[in-house]
Amino acid sequence: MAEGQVGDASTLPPVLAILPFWNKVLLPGAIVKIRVNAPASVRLIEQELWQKEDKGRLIGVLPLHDRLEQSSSAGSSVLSSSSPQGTRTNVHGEKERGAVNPSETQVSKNGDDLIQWHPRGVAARALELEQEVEKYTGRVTYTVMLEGWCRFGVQELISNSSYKSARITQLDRNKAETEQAEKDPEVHVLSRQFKAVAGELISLLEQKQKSFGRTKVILESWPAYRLADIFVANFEVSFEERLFMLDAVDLRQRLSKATEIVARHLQTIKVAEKLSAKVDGQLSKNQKEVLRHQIRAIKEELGDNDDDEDDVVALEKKMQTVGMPPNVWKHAQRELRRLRKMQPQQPGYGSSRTYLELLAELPWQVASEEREIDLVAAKERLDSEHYGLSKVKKRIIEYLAVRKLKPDARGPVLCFVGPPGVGKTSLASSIAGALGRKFIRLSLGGVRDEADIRGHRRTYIGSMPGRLIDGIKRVGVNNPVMLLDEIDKTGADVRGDPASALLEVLDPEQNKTFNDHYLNVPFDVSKVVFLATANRVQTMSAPLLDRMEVIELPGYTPEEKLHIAMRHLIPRVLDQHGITDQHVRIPESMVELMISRYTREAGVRNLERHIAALARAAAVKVAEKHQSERVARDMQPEASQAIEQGQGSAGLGDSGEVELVVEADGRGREVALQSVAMEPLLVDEAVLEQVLGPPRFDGKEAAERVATPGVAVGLVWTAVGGEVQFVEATTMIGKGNLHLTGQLGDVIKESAQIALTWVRARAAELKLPVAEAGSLMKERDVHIHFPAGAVPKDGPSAGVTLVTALVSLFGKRSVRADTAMTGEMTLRGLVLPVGGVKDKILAAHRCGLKRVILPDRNQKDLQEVPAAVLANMEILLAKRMEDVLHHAFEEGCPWQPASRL
Ligand SMILES: Nc1ncnc2c1ncn2[C@@H]1O[C@H](COP(=O)(O)OP(=O)(O)OP(=O)(O)O)[C@@H](O)[C@H]1O
Repeated sequence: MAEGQVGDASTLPPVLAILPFWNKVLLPGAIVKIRVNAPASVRLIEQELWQKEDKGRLIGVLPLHDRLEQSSSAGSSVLSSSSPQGTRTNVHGEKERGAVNPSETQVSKNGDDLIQWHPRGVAARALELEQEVEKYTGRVTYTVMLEGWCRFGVQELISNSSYKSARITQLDRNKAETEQAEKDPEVHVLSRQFKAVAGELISLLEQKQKSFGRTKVILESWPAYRLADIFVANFEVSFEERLFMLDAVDLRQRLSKATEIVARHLQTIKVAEKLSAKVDGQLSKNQKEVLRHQIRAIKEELGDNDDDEDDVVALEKKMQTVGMPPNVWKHAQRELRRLRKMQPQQPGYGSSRTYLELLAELPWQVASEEREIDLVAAKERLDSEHYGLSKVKKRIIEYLAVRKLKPDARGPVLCFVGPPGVGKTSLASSIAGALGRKFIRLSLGGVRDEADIRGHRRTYIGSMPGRLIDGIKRVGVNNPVMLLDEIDKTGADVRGDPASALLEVLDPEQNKTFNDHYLNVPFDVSKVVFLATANRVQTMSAPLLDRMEVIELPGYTPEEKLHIAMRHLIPRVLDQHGITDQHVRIPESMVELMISRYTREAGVRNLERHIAALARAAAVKVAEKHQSERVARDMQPEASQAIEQGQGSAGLGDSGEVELVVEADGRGREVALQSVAMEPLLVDEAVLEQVLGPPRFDGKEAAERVATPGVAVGLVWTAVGGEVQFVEATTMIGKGNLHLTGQLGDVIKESAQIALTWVRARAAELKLPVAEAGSLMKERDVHIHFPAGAVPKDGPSAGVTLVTALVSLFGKRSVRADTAMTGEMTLRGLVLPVGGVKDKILAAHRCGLKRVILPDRNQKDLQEVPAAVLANMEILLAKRMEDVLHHAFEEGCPWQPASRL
């Protein structure tokens, strides 16, 4: 910038194109580099600067506030322009037409919508201009280096179609006028003052950086009123102060403000110097020490050292009241002393504090008040909250009876085992209710790290207490009922075995002094009543299982689900959604439909979700009705009053319940009021389909799928209970290899190999067609697939199904569509008993299958199956594989086994 150019009045045109500066101010003499990518600003740069050859061309830079606040600047008002979206891209107000009068401040009702143009700006010229065009989008961006030139005031803001411009008046005086003004004695003194402070600053900075020497030369040769702008532009000062400088057309105002800002800056640098000198004097080799001294020095300087100390005192007081055992209290005091020696900013302070806070928050002495167990009330409660499950409830009452007689009895931990949604968690919470204790659930699914249970030692960064101690802290008592949920889903790996930590927790001998690694002092968890849930016991470690009493909760029959839904789920879900049966009616037939067509689960979790979806739909309807009623009342109080008093228009039902429907004429004015009686949402098939979508199961699935030879219906047991599983086999040209797909474990893979061997060995006996039998041996590969493969499957019980699918494939005969089977099979064809029979039969029943082939040694398990289910099914027993095949295929099977029972 050459001296004498800026501020020359003759260069300012009467109208300038306006570039908005959001919350920023450009001062005369300052140079800024900006990137312009808002469409209107890009157009402005393009049309005013890029396309015009005129290098010295000026544009106006006008600050823009993004919220309504009266500027603190020197007596100026603000220009406001309403932005419909209140977004920055609209500052050019493309939708606006006409001019904005600066004397008027437009204020929209909504303060957020307001943008405010400052009435004073700076004319600027571009020193450098670069254009960038994005390769793929063609978007243009400009980088402009702007130099502030001269202050102007806005007389009128004009919006043209592309960007804004303003009719302006020059505010900075021309050179001759300014020189005249400088002669004013006050301005003269202020200029000297400013230069003195600025000189001191430059000298100080020069000691650090030689380049400030050049600034010193400028300081001596340039007039103070111009240096004032340039200095302020280079400091970090607030937007308000910059606005003040912009508005300071009067030289006295400008110089005093600039002197104040420069002096402040100088003071800051001096204090910083002083501090570092103070610390330097005591420097130790250790870098941490330096930091500490510096922080202390700053605190002293600021006179601000007490807050943390107060907090520590409060923490100590709290710790004194929570009744820690003496050894823990000693430990806590040691830690507290350590904390006191540290500075809050010191590493380790935070973690030490968090640790002490945990000690202060743990319920060392707080316990739920134990009340006498009322067995009759407990039974009533269990009955009222859970349908069926008589055996389970009986066992729970026995458990409670023992606790009543001997409160500190160390009985086994009850572990509810069953598929999801059969009520394991809710039974546990009922037990807590009966015992009058607080209930907390620890979800152990996926826990593989011992530290998850027992915490990390405090030497780890980010260490925390384990889930057990954390749970106790959250529940706030030391004798809650704690449910160890999904205890079968914990697994050992390199990070240790969570089960071993659980063993310690559950062991009455050890849990008086449970040691969490983070806590590092013993905590007594012996008063906690532990319960557990698991989906299956097979995956649980033997020692853990040994501490538990397993209570099985098999899945429900459709009839049981219907009862549970009608008596428990629907009332509870409606209540949770704030509605009643006055708002929605779900008939039994629709619940049955949801059970058979929309769910295929052992429990009632999805059924509950579907009911919740219906409740939400009804809740929306109710809420909408309320709203329309309210709107109508707001609009025409007399009319609604009349209707409330029963004098409304015709069609009012006896119920007196009214809904007002307002029809608007498009301009927000109501033209008619109509009343209708409010009907509950009656759920029928159409509503079900509307809310839940089309039915997911149609009952014809098995028939369709087994129509092709090579498919058999098996019954398997997975973590979600018994399941119907289709086994598909096919062949293709190959070398006699076996391919298996569908999330299978090793045991099931072995079963498939056994099945193939068995069928190959008996090709003739089974009277398989000769060509098929031949190719089965060597020329073809066999591929067996278990569809619906998201659920991992293992276990030997698919053996008979695999053989049946292969025999069906090579014998070219379809298996009976209504028949499912389960059983392990030996190489010799013996059928061995399997587990989970009840769940498997229930699964077959759910899927509408009528016949189940079982190993004959599983016959005793049928006692477990509800009679209602057995009455609807044909159970066929098999000792050998031949029996299974005989039952599986339609009568007239051409390859009946030679030896038949
Ligand atoms: N026999 C029953 N009577 C009444 N409600 C039941 C019954 N069985 C389950 N429910 C209800 O079904 C829902 C699911 O039950 P809950 O959460 O206890 O299942 P869960 O077996 O613990 O499942 P998960 O293993 O997935 O945690 C709950 O709302 C529960 O009250």
